[in-house]
Amino acid sequence: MTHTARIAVIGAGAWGTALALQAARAGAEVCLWARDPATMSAGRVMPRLPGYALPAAITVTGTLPRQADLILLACPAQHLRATARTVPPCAPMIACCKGIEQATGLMPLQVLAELFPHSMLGVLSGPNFAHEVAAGLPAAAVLACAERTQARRLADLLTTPAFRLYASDDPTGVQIGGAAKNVVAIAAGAAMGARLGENARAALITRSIAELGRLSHALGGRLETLSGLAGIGDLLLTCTGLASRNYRLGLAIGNGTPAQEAANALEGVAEGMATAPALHDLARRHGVNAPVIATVASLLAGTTTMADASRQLLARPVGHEFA
Ligand SMILES: NC(=O)c1ccc[n+]([C@@H]2O[C@H](COP(=O)([O-])OP(=O)(O)OC[C@H]3O[C@@H](n4cnc5c(N)ncnc54)[C@H](O)[C@@H]3O)[C@@H](O)[C@H]2O)c1
Ligand SMILES: O=P(O)(O)OC[C@H](O)CO
Repeated sequence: MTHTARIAVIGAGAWGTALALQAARAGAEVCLWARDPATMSAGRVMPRLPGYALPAAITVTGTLPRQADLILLACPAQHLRATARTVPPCAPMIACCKGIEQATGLMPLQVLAELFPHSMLGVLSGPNFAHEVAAGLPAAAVLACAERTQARRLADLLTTPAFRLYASDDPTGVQIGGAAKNVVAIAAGAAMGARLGENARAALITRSIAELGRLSHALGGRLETLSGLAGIGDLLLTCTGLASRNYRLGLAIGNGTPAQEAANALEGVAEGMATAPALHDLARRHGVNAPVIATVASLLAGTTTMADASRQLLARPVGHEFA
């Protein structure tokens, strides 16, 4: 592409703001769409990502873009449908959220495909805390489209030496990894909050990879994707990093705080809260054995206590590791 790329970012939360900064760093002209007038009038620093002044290449606006080379949808998964519905599909659309729509059990690209059956669609995911990407610290992620060449072309628009965007043609695996890591992070946090120990956390994370593999496979994704950035990469980050909201939500639940109270106390969205029941339902409908996801869904619904959850997981029969 010889002209300066125009990238529209929909959603000026922490991730949308970090992506806008990254797009500007990659040389694009950026339009950052904010839903909330208070965010728009905040000036050059977005309230959800304080400490990072926006450069001149980024325009903050409340008007949806009518022309762009790429549209990044960076709102939470539960609001993707309502938000995307208002966006003119003037360019390839990339879902940057990590979750499953609770009302339908659909992955973000399935939601977008219902709205925009003729648009080029993709998903971006990986181990990326917004504040680190905003600071320009080294990071990697994956951009997946149905066709690898399209994914590569779109990834190039956002790639810089410090932000390495790999291409993939397995959007299903990438979306399951991105959604499920939030649920596993709640489990890992809960284990640490309940003082079950670091061995327990490592076991939970590793066994959950088998679980995500089964679920992804049942939905048409590839196993190898879960050994990549959107799978193990994001599990490593989110299940161990205190910067993760999902992990902190789990910590509070493990400490005995009721789930809703813990979620209300968080700054920002913890996608695992709505995605755990959605994934649990998806696993049930596809006949996939997913005990960690089921346990987190019960903890969040308040139908099991931390002590019972731990007892039930430990009471499961021990079989072959990769059966
Ligand atoms: N923050 C991160 O480090 C990070 C990194 C990678 C991916 N993500 C993903 O990006 C997505 C957005 O997360 P975030 O951290 O930017 O959010 P955030 O917690 O910073 O802010 C919440 C966002 O939700 C929007 N919102 C609230 N109610 C809404 C509604 N009714 N309709 C539409 N939008 C509404 C707000 O405008 C705001 O943009 C999530 O799926 C998250 O998993 C976040
Ligand atoms: O704060 P969390 O738990 O939403 O995690 C943020 C990112 O998804 C990490 O990759």
